Amino acid sequence: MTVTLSPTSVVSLPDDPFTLENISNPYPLHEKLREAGPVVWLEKHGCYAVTRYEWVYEILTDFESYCSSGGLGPKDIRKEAEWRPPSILESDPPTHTVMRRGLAGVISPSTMRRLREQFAPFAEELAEEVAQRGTVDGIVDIAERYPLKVFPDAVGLRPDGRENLLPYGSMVFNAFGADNDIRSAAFAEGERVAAWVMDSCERENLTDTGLGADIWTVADEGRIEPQQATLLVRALLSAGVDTTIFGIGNTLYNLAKYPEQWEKLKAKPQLAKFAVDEALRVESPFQMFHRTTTVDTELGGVPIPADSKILLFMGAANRDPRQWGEDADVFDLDRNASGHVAFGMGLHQCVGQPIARTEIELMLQALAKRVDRIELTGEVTPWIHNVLRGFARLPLQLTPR
Ligand SMILES: C=Cc1ccc(C(=O)O)cc1
Repeated sequence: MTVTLSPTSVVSLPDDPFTLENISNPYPLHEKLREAGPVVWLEKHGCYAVTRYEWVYEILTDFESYCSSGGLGPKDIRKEAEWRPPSILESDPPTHTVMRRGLAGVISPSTMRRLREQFAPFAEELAEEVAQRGTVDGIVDIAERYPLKVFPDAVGLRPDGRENLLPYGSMVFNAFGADNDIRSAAFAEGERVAAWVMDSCERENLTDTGLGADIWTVADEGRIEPQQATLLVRALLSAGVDTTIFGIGNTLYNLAKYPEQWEKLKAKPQLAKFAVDEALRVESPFQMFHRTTTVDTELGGVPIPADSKILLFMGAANRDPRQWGEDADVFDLDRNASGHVAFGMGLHQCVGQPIARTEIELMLQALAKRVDRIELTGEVTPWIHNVLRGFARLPLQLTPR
């Protein structure tokens, strides 16, 4: 095993963000890393860690000094190939610009008006069902069921095999963390379904009215290459399921944990859009990924050499008291959570966020109309994942209005 000597002029810590303990409850380590300095050297992983809002924001918005083409995982994929061909996520301008314009053009305001109408009926139907049932698991019965139904429909996926999207997405995101047992287990599951996912992205396997077809139309018009169209459909399927499941689950968890906030949402369902931002700020589904420095740089006075891997902690930045105040850990619908980095920031800010926001808002509004109280009825079980924060079990009691 190669020992990476820690640089001399930075605080060096032995902590491992990817242990079961730190994954199950990441916030004590976040506090330790934020207080240790603007940048910290993680001895165990041979990379830098950035946790304060100011510097996470700086890195996310400076794509030239902190590039994506080195990959979001611990390996520099400019030097050693990653497990899959690089996509929009692992690209920098000008390649990124072409793909981003193509995808952003598809996820347009008119598309979002159509999708909102398409997504609403199942939100109402599911909310009615769980409100009457009362004793539910917020993940299995709500957070998983809703996106797994509406999103593949929106993309235009064939009806069979959609459950494959879960292990595939879990594999993709786990690769952004450490090369550890959690990643290996996710790959053992995900590789079984990778062929099905890639095959599902081919034009002939997509309906001719979904987002997938719209992406292929962009290729027909010569604005992106055909192989980029396949990768963009794959991006939607990789990014758009697990994250939204955790988004809904994390929002339900906080609304149950803070009953006074649920009362506010019941009284004013239009607060749903603020509940989404505040929930994703305080419990960010996408907690961490890497960037790679392209030049010798410095952050907060700490020098960082070129070709260094930096582990960005968006979840920690979203709870930084320097940005959000001393009650940063508290879920409060009256807080202005704009500027949070749960969807990233800058060039790579999540292009699918209008879709994710719409799914979560519709689910919340449908529940707020039908549920008087939402209560945790037992221990929540954290989902063990290298970079995604969410729950495997969320035992809830819903009291109908
Ligand atoms: C935001 C996550 C994300 C994950 C995977 C891909 C992809 O596979 O291209 C894109 C975005």
